[in-house]
Amino acid sequence: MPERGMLIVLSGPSGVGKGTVRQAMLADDFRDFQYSVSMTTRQMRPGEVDGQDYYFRTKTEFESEIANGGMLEYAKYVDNYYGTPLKYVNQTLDEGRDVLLEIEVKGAMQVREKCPDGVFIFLTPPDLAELKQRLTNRGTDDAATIDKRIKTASEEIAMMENYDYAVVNDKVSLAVDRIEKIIESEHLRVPRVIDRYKGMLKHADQV
Ligand SMILES: Nc1nc2c(ncn2[C@@H]2O[C@H](COP(=O)(O)OP(=O)(O)O)[C@@H](O)[C@H]2O)c(=O)[nH]1
Ligand SMILES: Nc1ncnc2c1ncn2[C@@H]1O[C@H](COP(=O)(O)OP(=O)(O)O)[C@@H](O)[C@H]1O
Repeated sequence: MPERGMLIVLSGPSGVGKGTVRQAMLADDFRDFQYSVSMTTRQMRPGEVDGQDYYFRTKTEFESEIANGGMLEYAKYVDNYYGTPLKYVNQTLDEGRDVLLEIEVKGAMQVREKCPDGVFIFLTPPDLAELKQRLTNRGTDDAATIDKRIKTASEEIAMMENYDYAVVNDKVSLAVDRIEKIIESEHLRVPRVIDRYKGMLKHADQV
């Protein structure tokens, strides 16, 4: 059996740059980690692809997935459901590969309960004015939605104390560096590697 992969949870307010940072990490090829595609009931944005950006589902479909125990976590965020399908995460961790979840705070707290040995990283904006600017520049939300997202952001930033690490996304390359360093160090934590060394010691007399 391979050593089980590490669950990495990246949260942070809408517009802080989670998707941008994740894509930069994937492009960086620094480790074999898999992104878990979430399920949502929100409308598809232009350019988004079902099964790649999200699994886009109706409210009824999403609720039946919840009822069938198919979600690791889920939350309502600004009038829509978002959640992590359980099966992919379990299978990939069992294969010994790291899994990255990019999810909002309420869902992250559910994961914390279920998977306490995950690594919880909160991505923060330099400040709220910059956050609003990023949401406006992105151009995917109308003014009312942006206001709701900024209001939610203040509540989310207040939840930072429940995370292991806070990473400021001032510049994408710097944020990526910081997160990669965290992941590298977390892989060296003794509880994660101890079984490998115990196995080695079992065969010590054959050296
Ligand atoms: N709990 C939970 N939140 C999610 C999931 N997928 C995405 N989110 C979060 O839902 C919020 C809204 O996502 P979205 O509408 O795509 O906006 P965007 O992240 O600003 O592009 C963001 O904070 C996402 O990180 C999920 O599977 N579970
Ligand atoms: N470090 C950064 N500096 C400036 N703009 C950024 C930075 N990171 C992301 N952005 C921009 O901010 C907007 C929101 O980023 P996005 O990755 O969609 O955020 P999230 O996934 O957290 O909602 C996008 O237009 C993106 O290009």
